[in-house]
Formats: sequence, structure tokens, C-alpha cells
Amino acid sequence: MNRVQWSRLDAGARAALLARPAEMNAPDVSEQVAAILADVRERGDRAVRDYTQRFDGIVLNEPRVSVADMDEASATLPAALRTAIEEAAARIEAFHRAGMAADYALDTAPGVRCERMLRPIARVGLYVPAGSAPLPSTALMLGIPARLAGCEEVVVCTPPRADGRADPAVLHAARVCGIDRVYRIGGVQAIAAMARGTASVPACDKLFGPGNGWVTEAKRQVSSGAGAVGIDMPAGPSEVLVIADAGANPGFVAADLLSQAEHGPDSQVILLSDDDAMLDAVDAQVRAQLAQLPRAGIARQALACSHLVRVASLDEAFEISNRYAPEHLILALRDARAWLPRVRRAGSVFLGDWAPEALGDYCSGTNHVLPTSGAARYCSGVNVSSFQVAITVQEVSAEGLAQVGPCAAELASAEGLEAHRRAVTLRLEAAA
Ligand SMILES: NC(=O)c1ccc[n+]([C@@H]2O[C@H](COP(=O)([O-])OP(=O)(O)OC[C@H]3O[C@@H](n4cnc5c(N)ncnc54)[C@H](O)[C@@H]3O)[C@@H](O)[C@H]2O)c1
Ligand SMILES: N[C@H](CO)Cc1c[nH]c[nH+]1
Ligand SMILES: [Zn+2]
Repeated sequence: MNRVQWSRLDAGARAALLARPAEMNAPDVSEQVAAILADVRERGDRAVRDYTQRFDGIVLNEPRVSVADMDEASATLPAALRTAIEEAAARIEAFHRAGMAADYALDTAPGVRCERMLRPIARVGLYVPAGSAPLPSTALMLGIPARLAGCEEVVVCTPPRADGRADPAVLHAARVCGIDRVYRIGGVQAIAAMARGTASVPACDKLFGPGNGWVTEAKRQVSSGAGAVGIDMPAGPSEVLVIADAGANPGFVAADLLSQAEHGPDSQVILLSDDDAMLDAVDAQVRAQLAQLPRAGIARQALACSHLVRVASLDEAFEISNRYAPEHLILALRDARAWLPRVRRAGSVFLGDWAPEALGDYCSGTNHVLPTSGAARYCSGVNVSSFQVAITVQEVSAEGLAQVGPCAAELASAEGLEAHRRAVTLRLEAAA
């Protein structure tokens, strides 16, 4: 990892340090993604098959996973894994249920009733990554809030394994969420199919889920222009920023950094500390622990664009973190809760030495589909509201119109919109 002292960096070097690896490759990816999206729009399932063969090395005959295959996946999954999926599902459901928004109504003036009613998005497409590792936990993180929201139709796409099948744990997790429409399609071609529809895959109203740089760019592109669909957020390559003080446990901190570095070569991990000895100790621990990881090669690539940063103070660390807006923020601090009010931008926060980010990834109950690339500045992680639309309603009596109509008429005149004004004044006259 690169070791730097923040106070010695000029503005350009600071910006470069906080840039995401994926941002640097964006121009190439964007053209390639646009070409695949256009091809799937044009040739539908045939293009999906071609790209599956090219990028996943699989000849895809029937993309949809059969009920028999789903049954078999559940039946053959090791019991301990089945139990862990179900245990995680229960906690994720409890947390998300508690945070559900409700309908509400308010009289804003006598005779003027305003309401908000929530409705599920009818058909949603969930992307469950499986390029370098299948992520059944992601199926839970998306499928559970979709079910709580009441979405009528839920479609899942996930890349096929080397044997052409979908990962059985992903299938079981989908089933736990009540989902039976799963396709063995990954990457840009999956996003294209769910956004526009093909003969096999229904077109969805909104797409959800994390993915690598190609998937994230594909979601960005299908969310604008003609025929656009909704997307949850940019949820690209994983990131973690750790703020550690002199009392932190360097072994724990190193393990947390590596846990995100092992996701992919374009993951990014950053440690900020006001203590040189802590930075030295974490650096040594990263090297030692790296050697024990099966995915050391991937983690090493991620570490090449990751940083150990000496800050002058913890205040400075929070300034940097709020500027970076990390997907995950770990506060390895004494009395971490006391520092929480300083956090203004982050996807999910982990307080103290006993809350590894991996718990949030799997089973503390919070969602792990979170904004990356600084998107935590303006959006939140997936929750039940992500799967709903809020419709407002107003009911007005003649008395209510008399109360608020003059206000509307005045504003309409100021805007020079005479038809608006008359729509109000005609009624005021009729009611008088
Ligand atoms: N932000 C979040 O909330 C969050 C959560 C979980 C995972 N993640 C991230 O999701 C990502 C998962 O990535 P992954 O690669 O393991 O799986 P993935 O499913 O996102 O991508 C695999 C697909 O990429 C496509 N692909 C591979 N090489 C390509 C190429 N050269 N051109 C075009 N398409 C290509 C293939 O079709 C393949 O099926 C990781 O970066 C991880 O950090 C993020
Ligand atoms: N850390 C990922 C979110 O960035 C989520 C995940 C799934 N499995 C393991 N981790
Ligand atoms: Zn993770």
C-alpha cells in the first residue's frame, strides 16, 4: 500500500489519492458497454448468448433456471450454509421491516387533506454478482426489501459458473426471498436484458444490485436517454475507509482492509491514522495476512491503488473521509460512538473494534448494497423505500379551496400563468 502524509500533499496529489481506480478506466469501459447494450437491444437473446459465451465461456441454451434446478440447489446445499442463509435473512428482514416508511395524511388547512401513499414498483430486476465469487448474500440484500415492499414480479440475473449452472447458494437465497425467476446471465448483457427485455427476460422498471465496473457502467447507461429505467445507485467495486487511533488493533484493521481488497482488483481500501506506529503495524499485518489468503493475487492488485495515510489529527481524518464519502467507514477509535456525529457522508458505518465490516456484508441486518465512487454524498444504501414509489394525494373541499385558493391565484399571477389562476378563481367564484 502507498504510504503518504496528508499535510505534505498538494491539492492535485490529494485529489489523485482520493480518486477511485474504476474512474481512471471509465472511458474504455463506457464505449464497450454502449456497444453491448445496443447489440442486446437489437438482437435480444441471441446477443445475450454470444456475450455469455465470450465473457463467461458458457454456451447458454436455456437462460432461465428451472424449478427442478432450484429444488436441487436447496436440497444439496450443505445444511450449515442453508442455516446461515436463513439466519442472515431473518436479521436482514427484521432491520429492514423496522425502517419501512409509512403512508401518512395531514390537513394543511381546514378542508385541505394531503396524503402520501406508498406503492411497490411492479417489476424489479436484481443483479447478483458472481464473476470472481458468487454472492448469495447479495440475493438476500436485494430480495428481502423487494419482498417487504410488495413488488409483484422480481427477476434475478446472476452469471453462470464454469459448469454453466447458477450458484446453488444464490438460488437458495433467492428462494428464501420468494423469488423463482432466476436467469444465468451476468455482466452488461444481464443489465441490458433486464432493462429492455428479450424474448426470455422481462423488461423491468428498476434495476438493483452491485457489480464490477462493466455492470456499474451498464446500469448508468440504461438509466438515461430514451427508454430509460430506474436504477438503485452506483454500487461498484467495494471500498472501505478506516480511521484508526493509537489504541486500535492493527491485526483487526489489516483484516478489514484485506476483506474489501479481496473483492476485486479495482476495490480500494484506505487507512487514516494520526499515529505512525499504527500505520507501521497495520502495514506489517497486511503483508503477513495477505500471504495466507487464497485471493492474495486479487487483493494485491487492489492494494496497489490503496493508501496508508498519516493525518495530523482525527479532525483531519474526518474531513478527508467526508470528502471521500466511502461506501464503508470503520471507526477503529476509542469511544467510537462519540465521533459518530462527525460522519456526514458514508454508506455504512462500523463502530469500534468489534464491528468488522464483514458483519454488515452478511448478517448484522443492515444492507450491503451501498453507494460507491463518492455517491454516498447524495444517495443511500438499498432499503425498502428503494423498491417503492411515493404517490401524493390531495382532497379539497369548497371550504378548503376558499382557504388556500387565493394563495395559488397570487402565485399563478406572479408566474404569468393565467390558465392556472383561472382554474382556481373559477372555482372560488362558483363556490361563493
Ligand atoms: N457496492 C456494493 O454494494 C457492492 C456489493 C457487493 C459487491 N460489490 C462489487 O461487485 C463486484 C463484483 O464483481 P465480479 O466481477 O466478481 O462479478 P460481476 O457479476 O459484477 O461481473 C461478472 C461479469 O462481468 C462480465 N465481464 C467480465 N469481463 C468482462 C469484459 N472484459 N468486458 C465486459 N464484460 C466483462 C462477465 O459477463 C461476467 O459475467 C466487485 O467489484 C465487488 O467489489 C459491490
Ligand atoms: N463488501 C461487499 C459490498 O461492498 C458486499 C459483500 C458480499 N459478500 C461479501 N461482501
Ligand atoms: Zn465484502
